[in-house]
Amino acid sequence: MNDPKERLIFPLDFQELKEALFWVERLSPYVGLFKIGLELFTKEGPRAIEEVKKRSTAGIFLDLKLNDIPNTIAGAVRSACSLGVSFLTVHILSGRKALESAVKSAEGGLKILGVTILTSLDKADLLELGFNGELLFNLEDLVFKFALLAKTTGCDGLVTSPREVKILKESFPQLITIVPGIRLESSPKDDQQRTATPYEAIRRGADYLVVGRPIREAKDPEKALESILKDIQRALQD
Ligand SMILES: O=c1ccn([C@@H]2O[C@H](COP(=O)(O)O)[C@@H](O)[C@H]2O)c(=O)[nH]1
Repeated sequence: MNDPKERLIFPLDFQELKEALFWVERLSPYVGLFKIGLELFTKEGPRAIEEVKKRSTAGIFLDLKLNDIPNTIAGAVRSACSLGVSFLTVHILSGRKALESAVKSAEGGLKILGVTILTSLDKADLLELGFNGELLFNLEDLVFKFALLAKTTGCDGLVTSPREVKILKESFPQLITIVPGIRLESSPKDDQQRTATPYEAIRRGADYLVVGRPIREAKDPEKALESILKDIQRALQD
């Protein structure tokens, strides 16, 4: 993937399909995949995928972050297989059996990505959730443990923060790494805690970057996009 555009994923984090499709038409020349997540899918369902496909040849990443018992996860993955999407996310926290059943149920080229620790969480959040002891001295170790489970259960890739992607890519080079929490020097962090620039994330081993608000909320979204693509290009060349 030498074309920076192929590495960029734009999340369609909108409630209204009309608004999402406006952005699909606007950004199609610049991105490799569109991500449909909980906001749009909850409102519009599979119709959102069909309509995006009518307007763009970019791939579709269905980011439903499934977190349930193995039987339910298997059913959800089977349902997703017919939608013609490239990637589907499952929380690694669902556990070994759920991940195994997701992988087993994926057909027709659908790739299962394990979500490690959300980029919006920091150590204090994890402590409050009961993750304590030695692991939390280094959050990277906890993410590593999650990633190892994803690997041993046969997941195709990981969703991880730009902070931990280096160690994960070095340890599991065969796993696809999809990295949200991307921020330009000038963009606000919003609700993201573990962030890095596009340049840093690619240098650390990210295969794909998910970038939403730094583009969507920029004064000039195309200009922001071009600067992100340049950053990716520079990282690929350095
Ligand atoms: O750990 C995670 C997993 C998924 N996401 C998703 O990525 C985008 C990020 O959007 P920004 O506007 O660039 O913050 C969003 O759709 C999240 O659901 C994540 O941020 N962190």
